[in-house]
Amino acid sequence: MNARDENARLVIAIDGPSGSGKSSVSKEVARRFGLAYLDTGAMYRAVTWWCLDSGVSFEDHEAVVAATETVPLELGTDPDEERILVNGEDVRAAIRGDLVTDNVSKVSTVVPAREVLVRMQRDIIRDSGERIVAEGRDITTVVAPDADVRILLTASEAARLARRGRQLGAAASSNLEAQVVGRDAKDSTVVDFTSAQDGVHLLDSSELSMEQTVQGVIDLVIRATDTTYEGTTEAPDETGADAPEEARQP
Ligand SMILES: Nc1ncnc2c1ncn2[C@@H]1O[C@H](COP(=O)(O)OP(=O)(O)O)[C@@H](O)[C@H]1O
Ligand SMILES: Nc1ccn([C@H]2C[C@H](O)[C@@H](COP(=O)(O)OP(=O)(O)O)O2)c(=O)n1
Repeated sequence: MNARDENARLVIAIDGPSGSGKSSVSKEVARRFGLAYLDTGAMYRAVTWWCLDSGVSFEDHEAVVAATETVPLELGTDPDEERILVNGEDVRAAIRGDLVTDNVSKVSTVVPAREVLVRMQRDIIRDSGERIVAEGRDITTVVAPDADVRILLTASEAARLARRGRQLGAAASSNLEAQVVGRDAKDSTVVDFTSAQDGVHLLDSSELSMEQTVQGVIDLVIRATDTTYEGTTEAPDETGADAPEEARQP
């Protein structure tokens, strides 16, 4: 994969609901273009883990905001090596566990906490030399509305539930629907990731394979910029490579 110039700015913003494929597709697109990768959902999850671990009550919004401002978070942006530490502890598995998933909307719906994370996310984009794929719920609209390419990645509810079920396998919760559909409903009260705003490309992956979806994003990038593509189209692992390892619950 080649961009027109290795140092040229290329910010790709991808939003979408839970299970639409944002993380896996964004990571693969980042690899192919040689870009950094920012998982903003991991930041909301890490703050939620930190609140649980340090006994912050989610009802106390001031305390949630203070925890967000001071969270000792180290987040990597290498698409080939996920690195998420809170207070020196590797929380990659724990932040995907049920406890965090069931509570994360209690952080993501606190608007001043969002503002803190949005500032951090903009700093990470700037520090990448503006060569990054950033994904979440408000990247196309709030965090990086000036991105070179903005995409809303969707999939039908049935497809998203089936994917999440396959991804989690035996670890899938009995309330998977609440974790996917119910969480999106809560998150939608503060950010709109269900309709594509002006200038945002809609990509529906319901009937697409992972590889076709990755290719769909690459095509949009090529069309929107003068980036060229000379890379291999190695099919990414679709067998749940992102499945969590054993987690320490906070
Ligand atoms: N187009 C697709 N077709 C089939 N499976 C997909 C597709 N996109 C993603 N997946 C799978 O669905 C699961 C959820 O994707 P993920 O990237 O975690 O979604 P999100 O980050 O939007 O919640 C993963 O196991 C991923 O491999
Ligand atoms: N930019 C973002 C990213 C995530 N969030 C919230 C919404 C989600 O419930 C949580 C976790 O996001 P994450 O992308 O990890 O969730 P899914 O993988 O889609 O299940 O964070 C947000 O409000 N804004």
